[in-house]
Amino acid sequence: MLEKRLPIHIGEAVNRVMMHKKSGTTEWVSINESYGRFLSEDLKATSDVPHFDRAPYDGYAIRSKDTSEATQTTPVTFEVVDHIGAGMVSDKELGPFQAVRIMTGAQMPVGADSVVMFELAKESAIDGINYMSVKKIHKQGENVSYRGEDAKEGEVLVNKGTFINPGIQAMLATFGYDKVPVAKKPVVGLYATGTELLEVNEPLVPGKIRNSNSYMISAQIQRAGAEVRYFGQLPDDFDTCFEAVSNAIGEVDIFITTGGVSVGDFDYLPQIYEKLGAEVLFNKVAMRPGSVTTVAQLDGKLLFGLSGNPSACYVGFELFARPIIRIMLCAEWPHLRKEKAVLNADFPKANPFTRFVRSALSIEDGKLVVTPSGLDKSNIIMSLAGANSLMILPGGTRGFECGDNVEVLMLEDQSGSEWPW
Ligand SMILES: Nc1nc2c(c(=O)[nH]1)N[C@H]1C(S)=C(S)[C@@H](COP(=O)(O)OP(=O)(O)OC[C@H]3O[C@@H](n4cnc5c(N)ncnc54)[C@H](O)[C@@H]3O)O[C@H]1N2
Ligand code: MOO
Ligand SMILES: [Mg+2]
Repeated sequence: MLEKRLPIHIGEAVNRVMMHKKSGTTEWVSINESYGRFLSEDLKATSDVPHFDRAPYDGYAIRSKDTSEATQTTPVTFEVVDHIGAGMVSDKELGPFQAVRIMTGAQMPVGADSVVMFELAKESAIDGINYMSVKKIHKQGENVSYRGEDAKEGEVLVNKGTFINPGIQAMLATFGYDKVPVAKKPVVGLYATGTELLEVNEPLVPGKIRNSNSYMISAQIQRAGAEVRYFGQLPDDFDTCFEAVSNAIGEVDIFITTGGVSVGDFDYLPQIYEKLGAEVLFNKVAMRPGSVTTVAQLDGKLLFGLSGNPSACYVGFELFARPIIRIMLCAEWPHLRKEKAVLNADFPKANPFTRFVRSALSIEDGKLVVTPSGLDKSNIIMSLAGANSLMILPGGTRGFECGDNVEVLMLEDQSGSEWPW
């Protein structure tokens, strides 16, 4: 007899998955490989930046008090006693009306507290001695880049769990991290199931389709920051699937299958979970697409049975698997970032289940506007290409119309959201 599945609320389903979360572990990688990874420790300033006072312009380092009488008609003249570029340090201590010719980035000489830019200095030479005169009062600290103005030693600059972007790469180098502590990528195993599946390079034949989910989920796994261990595709045969799945689970941190989770005669995942002795956390969620998403745990390891229908598979991954991956990447906010946007389409029919519509989120006149990126059915592939967000249409008795305010989940954002949404 057909088993009756009771749909549970999406928030409850996410909570049940998150009860089995595991925290991230550290691995040290070369700074050359750290871009795009996630910090597993807070990033602290190991020194002041800059760590010496320096010239921000090419010009002359002077004692500002010597310019106190300078006017347009009565310039003040300085003797140029040294000449330094970036990387050089002058051994002169400036006396009254002495200047050091200095280039951008060079350490300020002892006694100097201001820089006269070349554009404001008039140069001259008498008997082989160089002079420079200035017609404008310079204040103490004028044109000086002070020690610690960029960062102070010991400051926490970036929190653990942050995606390493090009700016963080610059910071890491500044602070001498030739090796960077990053979260070890969880290894996510993946099998596609379905007798109808062709490999990408196979020609189409009646009744069969190319396996697109494997490539889609592999990309989603990588976008989430984890490593894919792709095992291949399996026919809908219980023994073959059971053996393959039971062998694969031990090799990975998280295990995903696509297809075979519904109530069809060849949907074997439910029986596989049962024979494995896995605890099914849920097998029906009040959401569209992805209502058949099934998640089980075996000895604390999560087994995600994503739908075979491409859009359902995609959404199931983002809502349930992504936060588990992000937690293992030390994220403070592992769930997709949620924002409010103005709906740019009509959805006149109500749906008892909450819908996650694959959508394009854009900014128009300073407002977030969300538009479906294609057909809103769970078997649709093409709408996924233009989707940078999932529009949330809460389940209930009403439809939605253009101009309504709705919530959206951003798929390509790194910051995440507090939970519950
Ligand atoms: N009597 C019922 N039938 C169905 C129900 C239900 O509640 N009662 N649920 C429907 C819903 S909702 C969905 S979603 C699908 C889910 O089916 P499965 O997860 O069991 O997946 P399959 O049956 O294996 O395949 C569904 C569909 O997706 C295609 N597919 C499968 N794998 C791939 C792949 N790797 N790449 C591309 N496309 C794939 C497959 O050919 C099927 O067309 O069940 C409904 N049925
Ligand atoms: O699991 Mo289905 O995706 O609700 O169409
Ligand atoms: Mg099925």
